[in-house]
Amino acid sequence: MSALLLEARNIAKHFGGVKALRDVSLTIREGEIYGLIGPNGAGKTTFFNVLTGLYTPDGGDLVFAGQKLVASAPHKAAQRGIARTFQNIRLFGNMTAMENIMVGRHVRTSAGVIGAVLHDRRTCAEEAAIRRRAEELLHYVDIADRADDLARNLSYGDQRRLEIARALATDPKLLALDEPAAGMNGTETAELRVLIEGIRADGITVLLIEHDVKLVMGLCDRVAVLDYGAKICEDVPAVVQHDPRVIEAYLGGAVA
Ligand SMILES: Nc1ncnc2c1ncn2[C@@H]1O[C@H](COP(=O)(O)OP(=O)(O)OP(=O)(O)O)[C@@H](O)[C@H]1O
Repeated sequence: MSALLLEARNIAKHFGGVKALRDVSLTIREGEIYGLIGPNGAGKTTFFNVLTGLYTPDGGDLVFAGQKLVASAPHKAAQRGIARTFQNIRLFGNMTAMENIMVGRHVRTSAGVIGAVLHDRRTCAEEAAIRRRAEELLHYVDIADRADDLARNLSYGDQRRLEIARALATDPKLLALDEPAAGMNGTETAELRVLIEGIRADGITVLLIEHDVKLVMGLCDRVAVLDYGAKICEDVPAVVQHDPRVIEAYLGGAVA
């Protein structure tokens, strides 16, 4: 069995009286595609926000690659190797596809503001390397022909792919995708599945929040189900989709 990459222990998060996460514990192993599902408001995005340092948990610990994660430090989460996409796409609409990826890459560069202003030799070499890596990533997510187009002019599916490329530019160990198939048609979803499988094949662990249950069940090695902030089930898809608690949570049995 592969090594543990992420261990969440009793993560709690409250918003006033709303218990968005109730002592959620889960483990993700290196190389897994791990799904996080649950009805609307179950706490999935809150878990992502805690994991990526946007929210400070009210209780619990996160251990990533053997070290505790510091709460409320998004840049540190990125430096440690956690990258994410957002449910509502967050690209720089007035920047090109290429520029959006280059911005993502800067988390891994050393030349600071002074280097950028002076434009010294080291900074120029670093910029060239960033551009080359951005080109590679545009090819990787199959939107190289849109490199110079403004992000806002890309199709919805291509914007989602661009967001994934930007996240990959940070060289993550864990890629957390928040509803990547939302708004995609059947063809785009099928292509997305191939892309995610390729990302895993290249050694990156994937955590996936997704409402497209068919995609989750077909793609994920293991799935955790949240309901009202609590984890009610965690297992392989074949078991999860027949678990009575999960069917009950989704009222009507839409999971199967
Ligand atoms: N910043 C916030 N302030 C107050 N309440 C919040 C905040 N973020 C989330 N919540 C509440 O926490 C609960 C969990 O929300 P969350 O967005 O994590 O659920 P979700 O499972 O991602 O839902 P969806 O599938 O609809 O995106 C909800 O009751 C939500 O209203």
